[in-house]
Amino acid sequence: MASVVSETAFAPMVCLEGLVKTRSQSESVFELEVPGFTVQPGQMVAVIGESGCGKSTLLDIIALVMTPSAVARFEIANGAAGMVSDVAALWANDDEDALTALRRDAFGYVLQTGGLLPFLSVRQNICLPARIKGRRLSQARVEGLAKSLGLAGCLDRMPVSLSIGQRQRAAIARALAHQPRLLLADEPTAAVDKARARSIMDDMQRLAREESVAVVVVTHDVELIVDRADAAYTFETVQLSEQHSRSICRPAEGLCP
Ligand SMILES: Nc1ncnc2c1ncn2[C@@H]1O[C@H](COP(=O)(O)OP(=O)(O)OP(=O)(O)O)[C@@H](O)[C@H]1O
Repeated sequence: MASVVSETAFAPMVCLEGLVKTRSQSESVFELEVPGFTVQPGQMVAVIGESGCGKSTLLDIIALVMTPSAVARFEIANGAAGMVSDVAALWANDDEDALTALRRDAFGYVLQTGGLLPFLSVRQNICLPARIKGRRLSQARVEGLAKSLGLAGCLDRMPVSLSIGQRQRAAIARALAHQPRLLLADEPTAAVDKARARSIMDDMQRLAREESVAVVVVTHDVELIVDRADAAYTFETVQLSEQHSRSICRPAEGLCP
């Protein structure tokens, strides 16, 4: 079997080519096509589009929680600098151990609604991904992250006692705490007002830059990513029949430098 891990100088964090995902429910069929999608180290890449165009489907595939129906090339930088995993081969070989290790090590994930475990304090939530990796975070690391996300004083509270914005900030701290090189965020500011959304995005971007973490952020709010993202992708949807739609993901020209 060919090696599924290789060392490549200046490798992208994510490289996708020729991806197709078909999702069907009863009579209706949705097809996502991604001819090419690349995230370079340290870049912030926005994925924008209307509801139902396939943004979360794309993010879930990158997060290795959804299998592509077909893919010509799918590589993810796997945590160690310069090392790249051939995800297409891992899926083809059904190598669940390697996929689990990549999920644990390669990225942090922020959901629309935080997804904090309600029975753990904010501090315990932030420490969880590192614990799963068998590492202990220093208190200085946890307190530093909390401070830079405006959560000082919240660490020993339970998630239920935080505002929605504070929960999202805690989820960002949790996603970054184990020092992944890629942060995946699915509409991280969907549940807060515009001013809070901007402030959370600013803090997420600043922290990602300080920690040299690349970010893929899904949003339907173009205003939120203009002047922030280094690159953006959007979707063109074609209705092939009443029940069959195809959405093609391409670079969003003119939105980002
Ligand atoms: N479990 C499922 N089974 C079949 N089709 C699904 C399923 N979940 C979603 N879909 C379809 O896949 C398409 C893409 O959904 P997806 O959630 O990726 O869109 P989205 O752009 O993230 O939307 P939103 O902005 O509303 O979250 C939609 O047309 C949806 O109807």
